[in-house]
Amino acid sequence: MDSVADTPSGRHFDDSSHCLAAREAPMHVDPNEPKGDGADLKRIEAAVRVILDAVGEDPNREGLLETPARVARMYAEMFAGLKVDPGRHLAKVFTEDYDEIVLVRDISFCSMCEHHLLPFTGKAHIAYLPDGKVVGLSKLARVVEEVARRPQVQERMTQTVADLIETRLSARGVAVVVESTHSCMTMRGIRKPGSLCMTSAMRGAFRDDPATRAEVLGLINR
Ligand SMILES: Nc1nc2c(ncn2[C@@H]2O[C@H](COP(=O)(O)OP(=O)(O)OP(=O)(O)O)[C@@H](O)[C@H]2O)c(=O)[nH]1
Ligand SMILES: [Zn+2]
Repeated sequence: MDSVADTPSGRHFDDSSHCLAAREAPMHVDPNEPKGDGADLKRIEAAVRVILDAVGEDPNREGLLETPARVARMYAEMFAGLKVDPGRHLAKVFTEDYDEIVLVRDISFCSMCEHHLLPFTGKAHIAYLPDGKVVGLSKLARVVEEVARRPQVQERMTQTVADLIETRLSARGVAVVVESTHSCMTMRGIRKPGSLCMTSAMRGAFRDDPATRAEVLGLINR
């Protein structure tokens, strides 16, 4: 499973050798220009200009002049999760005498399919069985929000969230269910609007005990 410091995506992002735009357009460094949260905005801009040109557009026409910079900021925002450790939100746990299911349902997210760089959007449902330690409910949503902001497949996103919660909370069980619509399946290619992709990652008691698994799935589907 990916660790934050060593994701395949992270390595890809750090590798400039494949970037045509970087070779063609060496960039000046202006300390006053907005930082891209680890993304190289100027190289993205140059790449977007190349794409516009390659599809037959004129990157210098008025309406497109600011587009490369906008797109660069957009990618920096969409991929901000590459450079952070989403598990840090689970560092502040507190002791609570509660050992039943904790479920936060319907956490909306927007991620990017790594195959087409198109969004997949939907909801994540997270449940865990505490082992004496609970975490602030919003922190589960924060983890989803940050893990989502990477180029990835839905399966990996689902497992990454489950692994973080299992390890950081020492939970007796973790269930993560993700449902989403993939733009690459709705607006292009096979073009099936309304198709829904569902993935789940079950750990501990949710994987091993059918009754516990059925209970959490019942709560999620209610
Ligand atoms: N398993 C999985 N597949 C995904 C996800 N996002 C996109 N895909 C799929 O990735 C596949 C890429 O297939 P390719 O044949 O390499 O690319 P393509 O020719 O653009 O495929 P089509 O979408 O069928 O036109 C497609 O089947 C997508 O539906 C995801 O999160 N998980
Ligand atoms: Zn796709």
